[in-house]
Amino acid sequence: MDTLFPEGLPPGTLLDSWQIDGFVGYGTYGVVYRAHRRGQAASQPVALKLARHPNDLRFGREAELLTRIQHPGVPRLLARGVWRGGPRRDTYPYLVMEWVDGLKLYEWAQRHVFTSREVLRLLAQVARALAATHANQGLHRDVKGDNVLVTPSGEAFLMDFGCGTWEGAAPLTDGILAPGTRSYRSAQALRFHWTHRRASAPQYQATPADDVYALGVMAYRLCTGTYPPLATDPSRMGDDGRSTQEALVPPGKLNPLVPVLEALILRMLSDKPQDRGHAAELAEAMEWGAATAGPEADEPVSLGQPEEPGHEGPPVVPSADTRAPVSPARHRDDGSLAFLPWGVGLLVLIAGSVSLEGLGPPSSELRDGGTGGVADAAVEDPRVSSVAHGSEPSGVSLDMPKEPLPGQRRPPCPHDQINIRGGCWVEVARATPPCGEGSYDWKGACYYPVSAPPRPSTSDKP
Ligand SMILES: Nc1ncnc2c1ncn2[C@@H]1O[C@H](COP(=O)(O)OP(=O)(O)OP(=O)(O)O)[C@@H](O)[C@H]1O
Repeated sequence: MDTLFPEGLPPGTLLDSWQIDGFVGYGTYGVVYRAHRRGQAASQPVALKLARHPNDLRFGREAELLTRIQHPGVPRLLARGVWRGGPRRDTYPYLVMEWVDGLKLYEWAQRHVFTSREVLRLLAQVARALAATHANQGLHRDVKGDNVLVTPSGEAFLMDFGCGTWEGAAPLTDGILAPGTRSYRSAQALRFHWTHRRASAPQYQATPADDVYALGVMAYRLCTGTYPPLATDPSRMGDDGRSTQEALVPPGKLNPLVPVLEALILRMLSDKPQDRGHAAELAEAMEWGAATAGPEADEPVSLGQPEEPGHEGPPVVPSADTRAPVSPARHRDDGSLAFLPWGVGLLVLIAGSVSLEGLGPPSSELRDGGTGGVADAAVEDPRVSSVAHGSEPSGVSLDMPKEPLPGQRRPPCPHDQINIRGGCWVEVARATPPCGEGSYDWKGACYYPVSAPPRPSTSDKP
């Protein structure tokens, strides 16, 4: 009998009363399918997010947060359950959520001519969703462009609460920092990480101000096409091996923005957490700005040559013995992608089989890259097998490699997968080239590589 893996459920598969229509995408922890309620094919589609790792406690976290928040800018949780599968018939939790028909924020930005007013409105919606999260004693902890979907009518949804937590919840990981995405880490989090990098003990306690900082990074990148320099601590200069420190270029210098928008972005990026403001007051200020800014707010925000949107890298957990010091992010033209050998830059590293460590250039070169997701990808929680997304931008087709990628499943491929050039692949439902997001173009369709079956677990922790 064929063994199905969470990433390879074919259309028609039933999980309790939910029937899968097709594969949507996957991240570090979850694979998302479009689905519908059994026997109601014409009903509203739903997003079914299935854990990639057995018994993943993050799913309980995400469910709890989604239940608490209940906000129009956050997908509603409709159901949850477990799926039994894989070679050992493991238990994989899943969540069923409201389907959000939208584009990831930077992809939306690439496809639209947008204005400062629209940015203010979009940011206000995300800030409102964050405010609702914080009002329920929750934290998102992975606010970034990849986790915001924008619908055709301009509604922004804050997605993916899998890294989230709430006051009093026990930590699920024991790294110094909780999962998150490096370019979006706040100054105080990086400082803490640096200070305690050799200690076994304390864990950084994130606060709403970390989410607000990440919102500022997202806004900066949306408006300028580039990340702000990684937040650093000037007092540590020289102590941590950094020889230069990039100054934050005000976003309005890179692109014409209305002053209220620029001021709010700079405020969210303040070094001191208390200077950033709360999500609710920022939302109010953004709404006020959108409502009152003059006609210049309707000028297109032209990005010239923005960084290509791409997956920003999975959230990772820096470990206590992280080898590379915190160093400034590079600008988009720093050629960081040039460090990536073809096989690392383009592949989707496969769960449980391969880590970026040990492949290609020194990992610090990869880790601190500021473009589209290389950052942090090499620093990971050893207990959590990873899928590190390639940094290849969306919208660019990747040609099918001539041989299987490292860690890719080899034939015989299960019936829902296809053998192409000696590797097993899953077709991305309804996608046509350019494929983007680490999927590959083959004869007019898009494919994701399938991971080799996991090795026997050495840990029962998620
Ligand atoms: N409710 C939804 N409606 C539509 N698409 C969704 C929904 N939830 C997730 N997706 C899409 O599914 C894909 C994978 O989802 P997601 O990023 O949440 O997985 P993940 O494992 O949590 O990722 P990460 O690596 O950030 O932890 C993304 O393209 C995302 O936009």
